[in-house]
Parts: sequence; C-alpha cells; structure tokens
Amino acid sequence: MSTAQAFDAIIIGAGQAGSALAEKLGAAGMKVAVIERKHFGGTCVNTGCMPTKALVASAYAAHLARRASDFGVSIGGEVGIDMPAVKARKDKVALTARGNVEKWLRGMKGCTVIQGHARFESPTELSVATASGELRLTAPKIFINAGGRALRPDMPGIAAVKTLDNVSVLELDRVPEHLVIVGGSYIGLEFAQIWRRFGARVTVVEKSPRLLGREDEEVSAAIQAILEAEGIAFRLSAECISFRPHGEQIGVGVNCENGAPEVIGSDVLLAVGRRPNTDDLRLEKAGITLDERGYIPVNDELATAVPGIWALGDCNGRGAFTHTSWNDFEIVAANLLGEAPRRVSDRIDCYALFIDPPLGRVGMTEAQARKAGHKVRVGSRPMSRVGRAVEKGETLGLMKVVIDADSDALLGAAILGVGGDEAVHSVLAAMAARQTATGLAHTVLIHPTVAELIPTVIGGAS
Ligand SMILES: Cc1cc2nc3c(=O)[nH]c(=O)nc-3n(C[C@H](O)[C@H](O)[C@H](O)COP(=O)(O)OP(=O)(O)OC[C@H]3O[C@@H](n4cnc5c(N)ncnc54)[C@H](O)[C@@H]3O)c2cc1C
Ligand SMILES: NC(=O)c1ccc[n+]([C@@H]2O[C@H](COP(=O)([O-])OP(=O)(O)OC[C@H]3O[C@@H](n4cnc5c(N)ncnc54)[C@H](O)[C@@H]3O)[C@@H](O)[C@H]2O)c1
Repeated sequence: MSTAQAFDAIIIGAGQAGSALAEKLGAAGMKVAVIERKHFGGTCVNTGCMPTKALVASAYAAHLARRASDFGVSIGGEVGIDMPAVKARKDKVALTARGNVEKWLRGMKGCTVIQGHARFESPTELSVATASGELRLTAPKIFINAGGRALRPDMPGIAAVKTLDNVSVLELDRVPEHLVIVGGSYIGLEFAQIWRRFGARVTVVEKSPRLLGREDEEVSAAIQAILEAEGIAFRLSAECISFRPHGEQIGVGVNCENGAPEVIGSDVLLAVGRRPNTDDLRLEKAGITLDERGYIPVNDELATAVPGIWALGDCNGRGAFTHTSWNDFEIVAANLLGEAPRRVSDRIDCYALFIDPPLGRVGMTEAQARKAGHKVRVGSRPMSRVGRAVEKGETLGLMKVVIDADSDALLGAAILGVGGDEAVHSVLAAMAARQTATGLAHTVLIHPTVAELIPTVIGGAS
C-alpha cells in the first residue's frame, strides 16, 4: 500500500457544492484534492436538473406547436416527435456542462482531481479505489458532498419487474407506450408531463390522497387539473402498490378505493423519493453516526459532530436542491475563510416545480403559516386575470401571497403560472430584504409582466 498523500483539504464528490468549494479553498492557498467516482457535476448536471429541463423545453415546443392555431399560426401537418433527436439535444446539454465542470476542476489553482470511490479509514484519512489501484489521502479538513440516488423501496413484487429511475429514464430514445409513474411529487410530475407531451399514455400512482402533499390544497388541485387536461391519469390514495410481470408489460397493483385494481403499463418509473449516498463511505471509521434516514447530521454551519469534517448538499438532509447545495458551499467557505459568518437557518425556503406552467414557491404555504401560529392575510388571483398570461395565451394556474396579519411580514408565495418560476423571485428578494408586504405593494413593477400583479394580490389580501 502506498503512503498517504497529504492535503490541506479533501472534498468527496464533485457535485454542486464540492467543485465550487475546491476553487475557493485553492484560491485561498490550500492544497486541495477532489475525489469523484462517476460524472463531474453530479446529479444536477448529469441526471437531474439539466437533462430534465432540456426535456421540459422539447416537451414545451411540442405542446406549443400543437397549439399553434390558437395563435393564428399554421403548421401544415401533424406535429411529430423525433425521440432520438430529443435525446441527443438533452445529452448535448448535459455532456457540455459535465465537460465544463471537469475542465474547470482540472484548471483550478492548488487542486488535484482524483477519479475513484472514496471511503474513510479514520477521521483524517481516506482510501480511494481508482482504476489503477488504491490510493491513500490525508487531510485535517474533509468535506463530504456525496449527493443521493433514487429510492427503490422493497415493495411487493418489485424484484420480479424492471423499473426505471431518474437515471435510466433519461436513456430512453423511444416513447413508452404507457408509462406508469409511481410517486406524484417533483420528479414524478415533471416526467409525467414530459412523456405525455412526447405522446406516451401516462398514469401517475400516488399513495397520498393528493399530489404534492407539501403544497396548499388548491395548488395541488390546480396542478392535477392542468395535467389531467393534457390526458394524464391519476390514481391517488393508492395504499397497497405492488408489481407483477404481465407478458411483455408490467402490472402495477394500486388497490385504490375507486377504479380498476391494476394498471398495466409498458414501462414503470419509480419516483418515490431519494436516499443519500452515505452507506458506502465507511463513515463509522470517521466516528460519524447517521440519522435514522441515512443523512449525516450537521450543525447550522454544516460541521458534523467530528471536528474537521463537514457535510454539504443532499447528503446532509438540510436541503434537496441545487441552490441549497450551492448555498452550503457559500456557508462553509465564508465561515472557514473568515468572511462574514453565514448559517443554514438564514436561508428562506424556495424552489420551483418545472411543469408547464411552472410552480414557483418561496417561504411558507398558507397551511404551514397557520400551523406555525401566524394570523394570516392571504391574497390570490387566477392567472386568467393576469394581463401578460392572457397576451401569451397561457392562463392556467393562480398566484397567492401569504402575509402575517399582525406584523405585515411576507410569509410566503406560490405562483403557479406562466413565468411563475421567475416572478416568485420578487417576493423572495423582498423577504430577504425584510421588506413588508405594504412595502412590496408600493413598489412599481414593470408592465406587462406576471410579477407586476404581486402588489395587486397583496392589496387585495384579507
Ligand atoms: C430528476 C431530478 C431533477 C432535479 N431537478 C432539480 C431542479 O430543477 N432544481 C433543483 O434545484 N434541484 C433539482 N434536483 C435536485 C438536484 O439535482 C440535487 O439537489 C443536487 O444535484 C444535489 O447536489 P449535491 O452537490 O448535494 O450532490 P450531487 O450533485 O449528487 O453530487 C454528488 C457527487 O458525489 C459523488 N460521490 C458520491 N459518493 C462518492 C464517493 N464515495 N467517492 C467519490 N465520489 C462520490 C457522486 O458521483 C456525485 O457526482 C433534481 C434531482 C433529480 C433527481
Ligand atoms: N424542480 C425541482 O427542483 C426538482 C425536480 C425534481 C426533483 N427534485 C428533488 O428531488 C427530490 C426527490 O423528488 P421525488 O419526487 O422523487 O420525491 P419526494 O420525496 O418529493 O416525493 C415522493 C412522492 O412519492 C410518494 N410516495 C412515496 N412512497 C410511495 C409509494 N410506496 N407508492 C406511491 N407513492 C409513494 C410520496 O407520497 C411523494 O408524493 C425532491 O425532494 C427534490 O428536492 C427537485
């Protein structure tokens, strides 16, 4: 066995937080090693945000082309999907980004890139299984940015059938005849609309009585109605999901209160949540104990219980988005390099669901605000009464703002509608600046935009 190479810092995983942290620590004069076992850029770049949003764009183009006559545009024939071309475009987006991350890492000052699987040998030493044998590395500071992967729970019959996940579904260069998606949340719904727009029959099977259980009920209902109008079928309250081979197809037992007890699909996509990549890091050798869901417990500054080891991104259970992983890098770097201190608890929850129209969300839902004891004022407006949406011919959805009735503080917003993923940032920026609802309502916003209606929604809140 080789003697251990010594570094000032080692980063496990070249995902969203890891690569940026390497650059910052290297620029500060540290000798840094980054270990990546698979694709540079991690989930978002290779099998998450980027390829899925590239597919969302192709699906939108198909949808708009089918609606061309609504805008007085004639296509002069059927709208077709060239799935190999759709896939090639998606692959190009992801592969270009992956290559750019690799180039960025390999050009970084003070950074050594190692390709292989890292495991702990002690709190300060790692072994790395590479294509050319095992390496040993030591450092007083180790940062874990290991990300996560799709859950494949031990559901009845699952061993007897082939299922797709977020990685394998992206490899399809054919349109499934009937795609059954188990799980009606972010991943399930984005893929449901993508494949429906490409021409597949799609059924979403969800164990809860409604989609997106974290959202307010009217938002869940509006999303279901939008997707049903495109021909997506839903089987909700599917308590006892099971699988069985059915000739060349797959039978998915749903056992709902209403409807047929089984859905027969040509393909099944599992989208029932994610698990952190913490089971193969040999963390016990570092003295780190995982929580009951497999996440690495961290404090508000992302330090683990073991001095000199931090955990960033999806593997710490404090966020499940690219922007939260990126913010984890900012927090760790700022605190380590003596910049103004930053903490996880400073960030305001925000995310989007990239169906069309998208759902942009910040802060609390109305239900969460009431549960937290706030007396609330709520303003809302259907997108059919938003001028920009009418002009674009995209009037589905609603916007909603939640305000603390006593303090006038902005508590949260949901914008389900054309441009909702962008427009919601005006509420987010106001919340970050601790602007009151009245302060935002008195701000002049640009016409004609979706955001310009936010002051009107606040003005009508009761
Ligand atoms: C289908 C899908 C769509 C998504 N869409 C969005 C979206 O639109 N917006 C959004 O904000 N988020 C989205 N996400 C979530 C987002 O992709 C993740 O939150 C984000 O990528 C997490 O980044 P990370 O830095 O924590 O880890 P990752 O990006 O997962 O990186 C971890 C890296 O560590 C490596 N690694 C793991 N273990 C080891 C080891 N032992 N040794 C060496 N290397 C190791 C992995 O190979 C990987 O490259 C989506 C996720 C999925 C699955
Ligand atoms: N737009 C985005 O930012 C985006 C897009 C995709 C994914 N992501 C990230 O990926 C994460 C995982 O997404 P996800 O949709 O896989 O998981 P999730 O945890 O958000 O939702 C899982 C869904 O599956 C359902 N479910 C769980 N077990 C089930 C079962 N046995 N049968 C039927 N339904 C079941 C749950 O009720 C829930 O609705 C998200 O938390 C998110 O952070 C983000």
